[in-house]
Amino acid sequence: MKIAIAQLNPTIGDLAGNAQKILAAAQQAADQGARLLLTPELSLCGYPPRDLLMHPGFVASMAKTLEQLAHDLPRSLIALVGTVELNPNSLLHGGKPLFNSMALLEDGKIRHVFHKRLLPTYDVFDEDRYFEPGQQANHFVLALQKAEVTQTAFPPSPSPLSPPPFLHIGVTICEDLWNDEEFWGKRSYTVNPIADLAQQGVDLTINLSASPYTVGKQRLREAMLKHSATRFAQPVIYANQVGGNDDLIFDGCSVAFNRQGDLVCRARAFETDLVLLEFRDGDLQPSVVNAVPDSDDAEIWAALVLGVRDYAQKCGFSQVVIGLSGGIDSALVAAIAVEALGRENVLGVLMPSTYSSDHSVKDALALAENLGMRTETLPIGNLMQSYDQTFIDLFAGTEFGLAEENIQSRIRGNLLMAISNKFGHLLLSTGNKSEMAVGYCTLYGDMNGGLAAIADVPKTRVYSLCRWLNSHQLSAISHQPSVLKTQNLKLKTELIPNNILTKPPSAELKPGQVDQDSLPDYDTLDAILSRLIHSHQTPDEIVAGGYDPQIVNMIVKLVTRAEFKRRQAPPGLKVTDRAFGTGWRMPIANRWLPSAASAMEKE
Ligand SMILES: Nc1ncnc2c1ncn2[C@@H]1O[C@H](COP(=O)(O)OP(=O)(O)OC[C@H]2O[C@@H]([n+]3cccc(C(=O)O)c3)[C@H](O)[C@@H]2O)[C@@H](O)[C@H]1O
Ligand SMILES: Nc1ncnc2c1ncn2[C@@H]1O[C@H](COP(=O)(O)OP(=O)(O)OP(=O)(O)O)[C@@H](O)[C@H]1O
Ligand SMILES: NC(=O)CC[C@H](N)C(=O)O
Repeated sequence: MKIAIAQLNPTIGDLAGNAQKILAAAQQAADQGARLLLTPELSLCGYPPRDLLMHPGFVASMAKTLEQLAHDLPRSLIALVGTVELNPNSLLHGGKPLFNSMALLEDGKIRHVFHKRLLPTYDVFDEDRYFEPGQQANHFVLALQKAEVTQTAFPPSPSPLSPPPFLHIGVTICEDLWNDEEFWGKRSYTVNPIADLAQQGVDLTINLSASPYTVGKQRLREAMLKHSATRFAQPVIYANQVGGNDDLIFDGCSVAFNRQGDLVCRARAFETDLVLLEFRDGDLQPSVVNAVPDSDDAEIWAALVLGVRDYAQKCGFSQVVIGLSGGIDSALVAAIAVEALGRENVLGVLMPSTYSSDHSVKDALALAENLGMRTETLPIGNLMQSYDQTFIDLFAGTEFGLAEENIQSRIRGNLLMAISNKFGHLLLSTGNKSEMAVGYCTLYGDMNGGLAAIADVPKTRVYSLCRWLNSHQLSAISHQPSVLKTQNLKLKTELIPNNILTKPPSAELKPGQVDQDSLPDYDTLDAILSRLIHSHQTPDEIVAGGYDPQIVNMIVKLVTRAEFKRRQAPPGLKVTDRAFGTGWRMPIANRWLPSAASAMEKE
């Protein structure tokens, strides 16, 4: 029996468009002889739909679209579609209004609806807000020959299951597979749905998923799924969503493991895909196994390109604008944008001031030439003078300082937004995670923008991504649907000019300024930030790792104080397991400021 995984890229809320994508995949799968089609979790509305789920009209439209989809699907296959179902008990007996569900569509009808049992409510997930957990382990029975389908779904039964030609398929939705105490060494929930299904004696477990990308997550998923398949001697098919939805990027990489825990199928990374598997002789047979990006840099690059492309397209933008300073952050964002949207759709704006070094303009132009993108130059010296003149009386007798420095940044931010307004370009802001962490950025200045493309990329990673890009030349990205490749970009020895990689980072807001006047070197800063933000270490624990207590305390203070800036920042693409964004909920007016005791002793 052939089973197809439709690794789809839904747009949140585009019910008709998403149904169309499911239908197209089903048609293709049916043409190839598939009997069963798997789609991702909540494939009808896209994941995560967030508070759209609170609109009864939205839920009603979804139900209608699902019915129509069931009617339109090819009759030769059964489709499993991610959707929601009303909880009939919630009004009378309390509980959440909806179930996160999987509908089994067959012969023009919605035959059965299964409910997700484990509801992730941590980091970027908030499923407890909307959903009631499903109460039972579910499987359905499928005849191996279409003609013999007599019963496709029924509630679980402990009775001995009928032998082939019937296949007993256990159903799970994403988090349902993320609670194996043997794998994690602990339980996050009381039940383990796959263990329950094993008890029911299913032949195969399927999982509809919407699992967002973070660095290295595919290794974790595969280890976890392999463990489950082996532990329960149960083949597992995992169908993931792909594409960018706001800050989240879904990498696809749907997989299947056979009864022995061998990887028998892997769909493409960061692209939509349709893969077919065969269940024969009591197990899944080997199928297509796509490669995954071969390094963290390669992965992050592909994720960011997809994130920028989908954010722009799904919000209705075809073109973007970026302030090009000749620095490394804007260089990386420009390269990502060119790859994502095509060089003709990326405008770089150079805005030199009296403090800009000659090389900053030269480097920005060299980068733009390498990328083949358009540039405009708008010098801001006159505007700065106008501001100074306007403030001459009000600021008389005060020292030149941050206020004047930041005016440059705000002039640039203003000009970029004017271009965005005039030409309908999306402004990409260029702040990296290290800057966002410590507040080394200007509100309503360089923080202006609609999307913060590298806001979850620490500065040290910005460097390694640029080096990776240069060392792999364009062949590294040529396996992607590459704009750079197809546009016959001039092959240079370096895509990101070497000078951009080697000069000391500088905001160039005052003469001779470099970042390290205000911050420790980026290796130290990023190491401390990683311990603080990702590992939740206390200042004392960080100091015990070999860091200067004064510096640790300074950084903890900067991170705490900068919350007000992050709250006003554009959404940033998430690539790490702890990003500033929907999964980061810190108070702004906050007096809890931990510090390293060793530094206090010194003072
Ligand atoms: N808790 C709070 N809630 C709401 N607002 C709060 C606040 N605390 C301060 N503020 C406000 O925020 C203001 C300070 O923030 P802000 O105006 O952003 O300015 P500020 O953080 O003082 O300065 C920007 C810093 O970013 C650096 N930088 C680095 C790289 C690039 C760029 C660039 O611009 O290109 C800049 C620059 O050198 C400087 O150190 C205060 O004057 C106050 O109005
Ligand atoms: N002279 C400039 N022309 C155009 N945009 C600028 C200029 N100076 C700063 N910007 C904008 O402000 C952003 C913030 O500047 P910042 O100096 O932090 O970053 P960068 O120059 O890209 O990298 P680096 O920190 O390595 O110098 C830049 O990325 C760019 O978008
Ligand atoms: N949608 C989900 O249930 C996702 C949760 C899961 N732990 C993941 O990160 O992939």
